Amino acid sequence: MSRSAPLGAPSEARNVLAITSFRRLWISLSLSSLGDWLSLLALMSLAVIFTADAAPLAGHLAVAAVVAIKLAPSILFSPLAGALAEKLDRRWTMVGADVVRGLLYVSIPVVGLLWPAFALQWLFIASLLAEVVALLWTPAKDSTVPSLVPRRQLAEANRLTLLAAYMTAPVAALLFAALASISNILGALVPSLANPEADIALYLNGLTFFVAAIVVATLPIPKHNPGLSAASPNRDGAVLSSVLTGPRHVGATALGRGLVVGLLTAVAAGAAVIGVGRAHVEALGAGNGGFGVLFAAVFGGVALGMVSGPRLLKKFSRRRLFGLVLVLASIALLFTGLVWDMVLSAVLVLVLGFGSGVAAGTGLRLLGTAAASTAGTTSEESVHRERAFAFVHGAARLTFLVAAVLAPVLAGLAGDHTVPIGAQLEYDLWGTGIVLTAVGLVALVLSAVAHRLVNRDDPEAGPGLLPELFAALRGIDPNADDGDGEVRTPGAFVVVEGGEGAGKSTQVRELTVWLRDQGFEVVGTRQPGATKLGMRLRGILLDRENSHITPRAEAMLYAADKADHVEQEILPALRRGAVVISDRYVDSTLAYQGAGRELEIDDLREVNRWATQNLVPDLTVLLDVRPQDGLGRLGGPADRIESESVDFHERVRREFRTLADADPDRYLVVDASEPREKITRQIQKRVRSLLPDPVPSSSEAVTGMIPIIRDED
Ligand SMILES: Nc1ncnc2c1ncn2[C@@H]1O[C@H](COP(=O)(O)OP(=O)(O)OP(=O)(O)O)[C@@H](O)[C@H]1O
Ligand SMILES: Cc1cn([C@H]2C[C@H](O)[C@@H](COP(=O)(O)O)O2)c(=O)[nH]c1=O
Repeated sequence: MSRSAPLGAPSEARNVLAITSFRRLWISLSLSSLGDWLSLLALMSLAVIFTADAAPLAGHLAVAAVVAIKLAPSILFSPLAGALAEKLDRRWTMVGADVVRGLLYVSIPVVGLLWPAFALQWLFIASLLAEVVALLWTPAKDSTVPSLVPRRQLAEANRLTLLAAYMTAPVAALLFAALASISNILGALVPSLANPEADIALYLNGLTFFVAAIVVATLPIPKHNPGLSAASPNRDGAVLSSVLTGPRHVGATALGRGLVVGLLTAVAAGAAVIGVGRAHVEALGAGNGGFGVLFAAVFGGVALGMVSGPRLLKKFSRRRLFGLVLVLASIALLFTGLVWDMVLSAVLVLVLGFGSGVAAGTGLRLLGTAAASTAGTTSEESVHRERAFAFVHGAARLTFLVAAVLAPVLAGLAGDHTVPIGAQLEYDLWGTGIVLTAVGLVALVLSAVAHRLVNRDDPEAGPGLLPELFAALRGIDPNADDGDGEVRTPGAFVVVEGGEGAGKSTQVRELTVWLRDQGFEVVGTRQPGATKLGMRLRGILLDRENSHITPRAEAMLYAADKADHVEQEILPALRRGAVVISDRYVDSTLAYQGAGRELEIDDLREVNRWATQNLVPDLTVLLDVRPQDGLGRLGGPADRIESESVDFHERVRREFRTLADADPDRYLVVDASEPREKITRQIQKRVRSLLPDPVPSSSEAVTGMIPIIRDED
């Protein structure tokens, strides 16, 4: 009998986790990732401990070597390993790799105990061998997931797998800190543990690999490998080539260049902390426990930033937010190098992580838009987006590697200094502190550059940065119209217009379902009659008994419906970031009451501008059909407006077309006599290009951070 999925998981995730074999694989992957992060912390700590008696530079170099060994092989050799793994049986590749890695990690403390003089060398050799084995394990694992879940749930399954890989980092760091805090007890209980918390972390890591091996051995993984690279593009395989070919997909616009500079700055800042963190906390007198806390602060801050970013200062420009949080993160890093206090350092690093996380979440969303703007056609758009994401992901990994390796080397070269301040006071300037402050300064400059680039051509720039920020802090929409301008919101407003029976409701329905399927929040609505008041007004307006309603009164009743609808339903949804699709809007008034009833169009515009708070659609889809054809499609008795003359409906049709011709950028005119499906495709194509950052599932496969964003949408 299948156990139920974990409680509390979002429903899509719950459905995937309800698949027993995937759930088992996922739990074992989460355990392995937890163990892997624990081992990184343990290895960096041991590198410092094993070189404690050598020159300070040796300790820094040892840490740099551990980082290089952990990160470089997958970046450099994955394409080769991917090709080899394709020829092997997936199940036994994974089982074998897990067992070998488990043994290698367990051997590190054992060798340290038996042959202390050989401990550091073995640490390097064993970790390198473990990473080489991981090169085979990763593509085997990537191609196993598609054979355990149905195709339609693959994107969610990949997202969960990536979440397991990254979200276990702060958990592992806290576990390591907890182990360090009881290291005395552990040492007393098991005297053979030379470095209790690091040794236990490595034994635990070994254990997680053995458990994973048992789980994988019992999974129903088909022996045949259905096109490893096609089923699951090897995320590591293309790192170098994506970095080389990617810039043209994002570098064409200032926005794209600024995003790349900013995102890589955030990565480098976090990597510098990881690289010098262990030695830095030693100087702060905090040891392994402090390192665990610092590590948890970086990754926990990033996760927090990515999750809460979309909700942060919702009324503030995303481009400005991107630059602002980068500056905040840089300043936090700059001060991390200057303070002597562990608690303060942890708080500053948390701020750094948070700022980087918000920048990453916001930046990756904007990146989709930047990449799409360099494309000529809709099909090119998705290619550009994919390549842009692959480029940023690859460049981020390289940047992390270089920064995390260089930072300890530079700290060793800079050395520790004591600066006299006056006669009595001295200021300790450690190599690690110098590096953190220097990286913080460089990051500050780069953040300013990124901010300038990203905001250079912002078509939606509101008032000045500070007025906008203060307004957003007070919860006021700085872009809300109080005069002539149009209202701007984070959501998208699409209107479907046309004569009677043109197929508006049909297309609104299709579009709503289609966008929801892609994870957008969509509000499908109509005029008149979406609100309580609107329903009553609709009853009055369409009732054939009410033939006495004068044209002006009719126009005002429709305007009242719009005022209520916009205020109560449309604007709140748009402010939440939803896509609102309305069956009819102001153009219907201009066409029916303006051309149909022959009222002054400019007067109607003015009244409706006021009634709708000047909310203008981002796109109006006009379904153009001959009145006879449209009316002929309708069943049932004609209502008060439908029963107007053909001449009336002809004038309405002409006015709709005149409105569309006057502003072609904001309109899509579709021949509504075409088959439904064809119309639907035309609308989808246009609407897709309008919406922000449609993260393609293939981009999720190359962007370990995106699942967090998607989950919070
Ligand atoms: N492209 C099409 N070709 C033929 N029939 C269609 C097409 N699109 C919709 N229809 C049909 O025409 C009828 C009216 O469609 P629908 O209710 O979507 O139109 P509408 O524009 O919303 O109408 P109304 O003006 O009454 O609001 C329905 O029976 C629908 O199935
Ligand atoms: C919004 C709006 C609508 N009308 C007319 C157009 C239609 O005849 C009805 C609405 O009913 P349907 O279900 O969309 O066919 O009202 C109008 O005259 N002015 C308007 O602003």
